[in-house]
Amino acid sequence: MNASLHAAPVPEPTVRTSSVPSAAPAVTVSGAAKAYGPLWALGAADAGVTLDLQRGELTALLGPNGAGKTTLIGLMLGLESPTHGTVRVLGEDPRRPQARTRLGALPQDLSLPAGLTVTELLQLYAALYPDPMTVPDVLALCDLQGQARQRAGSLSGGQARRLGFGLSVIGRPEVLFLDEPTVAMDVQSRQIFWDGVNAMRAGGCTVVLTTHYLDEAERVADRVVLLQQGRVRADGTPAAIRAGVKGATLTFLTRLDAAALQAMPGVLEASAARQDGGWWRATVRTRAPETLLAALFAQGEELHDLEVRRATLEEAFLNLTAQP
Ligand SMILES: Nc1ncnc2c1ncn2[C@@H]1O[C@H](COP(=O)(O)OP(=O)(O)OP(=O)(O)O)[C@@H](O)[C@H]1O
Repeated sequence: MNASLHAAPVPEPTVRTSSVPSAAPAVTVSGAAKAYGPLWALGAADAGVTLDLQRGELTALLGPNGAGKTTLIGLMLGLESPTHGTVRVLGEDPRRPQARTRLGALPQDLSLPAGLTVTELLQLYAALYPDPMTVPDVLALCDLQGQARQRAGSLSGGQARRLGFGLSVIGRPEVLFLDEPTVAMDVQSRQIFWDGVNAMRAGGCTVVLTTHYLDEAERVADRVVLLQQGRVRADGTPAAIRAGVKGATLTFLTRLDAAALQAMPGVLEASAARQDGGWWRATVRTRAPETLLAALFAQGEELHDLEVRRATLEEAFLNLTAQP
């Protein structure tokens, strides 16, 4: 935990899940689909989503608005029943109450009873679980010691979200679902939150995250599952998904302007800002960086300050979701 972010030094909370190490996947989704009336929120009449999530992994479920991320999390949490297919979490049907005590969830739209204090709420949630964390440990985990006696209704947006995180982990979940957890969090709250998630992971917790912050997903996820229109569009490590996008962005100093660069082989997009002495600082997106560089050198162009950057996860996401 980053102590510099805390008002006073706090003891490192002891986080451990009640998980028994096992090679079996934490979550198994087999041909699962969900329809609301005529609309397929996940999968379709003739196809469902099939997915295994391994224990201890942090999986980011990504996708445009309406892709089915929240629906899939709802199925994994047992809040919804699949229209067809099956979902098993820790080997059990998550709709069974005893399975749910092993899961934790921070929903997108968590509303807290405004009149209860932070400590009262934590005590209330702790009473729901067989082997909960202590209230001081959870307060330390989400850095809310200073707000322990404050009513939930008077917390700032970021503090309320951190309290939501504390409530989601107080039962020592073996699988933790975080639905857009860092919305409304400032930089400091986000850092405290990710320190808390890392502490849970160090204790053996499996994490499923949805987020629209792709830089965040790229930093924290072991695996990315990209959903689009209720189907799995891509599945792999962030590096593998980025590598799936052909091409790169090149920046360099050149004597060629944007129009001349645009006409070069394999160039998708070129822009150039005028510099002193007849030079241009060019940014060129190309399908084939090697071909472009070979062509530039073949016609005797002088290049300086050359940088080649492969696609970010965000660019890979845009590229994949733009394809039919
Ligand atoms: N209870 C419901 N009744 C009817 N339609 C629903 C219901 N829940 C979700 N949907 C629809 O199912 C589709 C998938 O929704 P879902 O909330 O799972 O997407 P999402 O990927 O989580 O989107 P977002 O990024 O906007 O949160 C959407 O078209 C949505 O309108």
